Amino acid sequence: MSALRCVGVDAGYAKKSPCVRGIDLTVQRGEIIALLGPNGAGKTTLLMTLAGLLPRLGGEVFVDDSATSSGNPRAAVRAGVVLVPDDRALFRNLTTAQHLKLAAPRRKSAAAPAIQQALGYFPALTRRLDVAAGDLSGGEQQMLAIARALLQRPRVLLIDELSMGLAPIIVESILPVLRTVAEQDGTAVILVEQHVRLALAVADQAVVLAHGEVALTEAAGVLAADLPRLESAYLGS
Ligand SMILES: Nc1ncnc2c1ncn2[C@@H]1O[C@H](COP(=O)(O)OP(=O)(O)OP(=O)(O)O)[C@@H](O)[C@H]1O
Repeated sequence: MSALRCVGVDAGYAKKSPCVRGIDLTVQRGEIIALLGPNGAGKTTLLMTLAGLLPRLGGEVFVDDSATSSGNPRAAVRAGVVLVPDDRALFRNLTTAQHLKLAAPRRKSAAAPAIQQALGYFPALTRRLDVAAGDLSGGEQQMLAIARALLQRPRVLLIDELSMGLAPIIVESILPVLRTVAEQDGTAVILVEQHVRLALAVADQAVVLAHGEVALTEAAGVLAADLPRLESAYLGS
């Protein structure tokens, strides 16, 4: 059973002219897909559509083989699809601890262990619990955004531009957490990442979008060893 399957998905901002067209994409439990492609290819649009933040303009999306509704972010979260957006969507004035508490299970007995588990992935946050999100470093903000997403126990974790504004060394420290989460919890991950080399190193598969269509689907390791092929996929050829 796949964690998430897109069949012929069209997405965009105007029904008559979808900027993302006919996307077929499958991610298995415990698998990481690097969603690559040039600026404007439609990566963010596709992730927002999968998260229900944009209405689907065509096609079907299945989570654990169940069809999902279109344009319904609450239903997407209930189905287990959780997005970490590129701006991280943190509340500047809320502390790290408050963010985690808000995302944790309501039941007190479940909340504390869940928060401890999330902090276990990002120990650096344990020293920053009382700091407002707006005062965290960029890397800490990204850790908090991912920790908050993990507290929602995603079946499918969508991460847009993980490295936005971060030094590669920080990105390299965060990416292994995704591998751990995928392996330990069976979480499926779709990762949009501009640092292609880093993305291919952590991913199982790569899907390249160009001009709103899938230009290439390939095992990440194979593509990492054949960057000219990746380049021509970026050009949509
Ligand atoms: N709110 C919007 N309204 C109309 N068109 C939009 C909107 N947001 C993005 N687009 C257009 O949709 C297309 C796909 O953009 P999208 O941001 O999904 O690409 P991307 O692959 O994520 O690019 P980047 O890597 O630059 O973030 C582009 O042509 C873009 O101009």
